[in-house]
Amino acid sequence: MNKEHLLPIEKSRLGVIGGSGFYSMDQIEYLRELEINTPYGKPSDSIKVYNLGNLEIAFIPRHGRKHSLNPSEIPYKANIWALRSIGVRWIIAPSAVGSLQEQIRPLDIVVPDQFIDRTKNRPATFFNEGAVAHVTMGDPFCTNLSRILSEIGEKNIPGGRQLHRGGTYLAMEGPAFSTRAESNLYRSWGCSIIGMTNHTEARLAKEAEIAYSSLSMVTDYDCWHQTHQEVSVEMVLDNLRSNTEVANKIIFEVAKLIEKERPKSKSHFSLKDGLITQKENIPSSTIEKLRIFTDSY
Ligand SMILES: CSC[C@H]1O[C@H](OP(=O)(O)O)[C@H](O)[C@@H]1O
Ligand SMILES: Nc1ncnc2[nH]cnc12
Repeated sequence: MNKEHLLPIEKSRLGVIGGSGFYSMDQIEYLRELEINTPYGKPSDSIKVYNLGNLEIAFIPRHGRKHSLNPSEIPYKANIWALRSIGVRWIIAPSAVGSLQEQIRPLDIVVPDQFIDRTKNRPATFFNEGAVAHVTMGDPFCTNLSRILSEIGEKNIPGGRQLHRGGTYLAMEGPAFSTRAESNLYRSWGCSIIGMTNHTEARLAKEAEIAYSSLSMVTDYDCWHQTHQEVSVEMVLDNLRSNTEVANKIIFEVAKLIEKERPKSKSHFSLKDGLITQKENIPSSTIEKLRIFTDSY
């Protein structure tokens, strides 16, 4: 096995997991494409590696490049494992979301700081089969990376649109959108936005010691709003099209800052206090799968 997972932060890569409407990053210098097999099967697609100064960016479209995987079918564990295996220690996840609050308008951007999980059919953890870990989830997103994303986002968002720092992302299973009763329930819980993918990624990224943050692009008011049309795929894609350029610009600017500052965060050490099973008690077949996360302990 190559040792890229052991690269120090100073040499690590930035990962981008592209969501709906975000299938490549071909505006920057393309280097190569990697087909990675993982202990959890094949990732959603090959990983494209791009170059930006002294930082490599590893991009994967979570639904596949032809958007053929629904949110429940995405191989989340394979995607996170594959990124970590090539030395990714930060992930930015541009994602489409519906708004659950009047003041969060379509075309706004949210950098959420919390989740409520209503998914039903998702991989919960890498840590089973004889290896137990409990990582902290009080701050499910990386606070450091999210701050950088917010600061740069605020400078780059076009006039008339707003970037919201913080907010609770309601993670639903899908693929059908919510009923009106569900949408109103989530509003009564104080949730800010709704989507189908980020929570599963954030939880696994924490276990993989990757700093994960979401660039949530608001595309609709879901179905609760009295005067706005109910969400539809067409509405989501139309609004995303007019926002992809902004998302790209923000990601490039953040990447330039990561290249310079290589920000470290708590997420990079989440297993230090989380791993409970002693290494000598973990079956060797499990050790093999988890070695890219646990080698440094
Ligand atoms: C195309 S509408 C529903 C779809 O959009 C969001 O995708 P992603 O999070 O990958 O940007 C949402 O989570 C659903 O998967
Ligand atoms: N209203 C909504 N519900 C769930 N996921 C979404 N993605 C974009 N809009 C959404």
